[in-house]
Amino acid sequence: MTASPSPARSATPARVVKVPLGERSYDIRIGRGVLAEAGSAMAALKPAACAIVSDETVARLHASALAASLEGAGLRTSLVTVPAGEPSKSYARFAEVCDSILAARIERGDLVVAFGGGVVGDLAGFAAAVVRRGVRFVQVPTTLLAQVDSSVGGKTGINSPHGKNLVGAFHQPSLVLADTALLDTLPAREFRAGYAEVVKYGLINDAGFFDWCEANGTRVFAPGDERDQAVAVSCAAKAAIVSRDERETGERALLNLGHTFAHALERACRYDGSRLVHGEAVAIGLALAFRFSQRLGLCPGQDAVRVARHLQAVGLPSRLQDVPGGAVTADSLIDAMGQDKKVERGALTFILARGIGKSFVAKGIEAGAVHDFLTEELKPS
Ligand SMILES: O=C(O)C(=O)C[C@@H](O)[C@H](O)[C@H](O)COP(=O)(O)O
Repeated sequence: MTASPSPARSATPARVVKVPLGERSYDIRIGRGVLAEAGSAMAALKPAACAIVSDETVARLHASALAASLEGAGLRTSLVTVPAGEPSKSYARFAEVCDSILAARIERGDLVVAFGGGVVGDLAGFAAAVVRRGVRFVQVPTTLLAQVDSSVGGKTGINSPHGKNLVGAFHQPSLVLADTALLDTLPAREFRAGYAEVVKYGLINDAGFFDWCEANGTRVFAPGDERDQAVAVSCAAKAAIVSRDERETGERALLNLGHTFAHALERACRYDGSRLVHGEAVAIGLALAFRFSQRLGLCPGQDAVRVARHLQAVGLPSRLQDVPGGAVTADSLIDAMGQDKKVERGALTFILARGIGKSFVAKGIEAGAVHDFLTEELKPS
């Protein structure tokens, strides 16, 4: 990440996506320069103080701008940072963050501000969910992945040696501020990884949006209206599903398309971001979900090919062989899938597809069928 341009120089009016959840409803404000609104937007929530939780990279580049905005609005601020990367979603970092929030005397009426990517959002959100049995929090996502997915919907948590996101809580933010100017300085690999989650929304239930991604995908990679539109459409798609099924008793599981494979891959890679970051694992998971659906006779082969082709076109991985460093085996993936949160009475649940935009929740999938599929996929091509 390099030093950021001044978001205010090219500020655009914010697009606002609402997440209607009764008394837990909130707005997602999306646009270039919305970080400058942080002070007034958070002051409107009437806290006295804000505990900013960030990672070392984001804090170095942007924490002073955020703190200045908050302090300019009369809010007391404190800052705790964790190392960038998935290993920070650990019990040890979680304890450190909770204690820093307490040391800053953050009260229930105050705010925890998650300022970073998905790791920071999940970690800070979980700390906010449990410190003093629940403090309000605001998401200020700084990566594409966090802006289109993890900052919205209230899933918070950390990883366990048993698997990804296995310890956590549902805790909705009170506000999401997605400043798309912050994406200008995101490393290309991180941006690409987040794009997998954008594509996911088209694949779940919006074939027209997948067509749009095929036509405009490369433009999303540069600052401009297509990028902001992609963030807004993604947030609206997620908000619609979350508002109908906040706690994933049914339809929300669709948002997990590709994730049973992805989480197993991340565990097999020991959360080593030099090999695989979450969005890359999701890209492989999306392609696998479509090829597995094809194998089961559910999905036309040309749709599975289209999915993989679009992911490859933007430089994302789409096959198990794309994971560097080897050591991924069908056995290790099946073992990890046994801890998936969608498992019911020991049986696997997958999100499968009858075609692009036609995903559905499939329960009771035989582990043997998945093992055979993975073994086939792992054969050198
Ligand atoms: O918000 C959801 O629901 C999702 O499943 C979105 C996922 O993209 C996201 O990665 C989520 O954190 C995964 O949730 P998990 O329950 O599988 O840990």
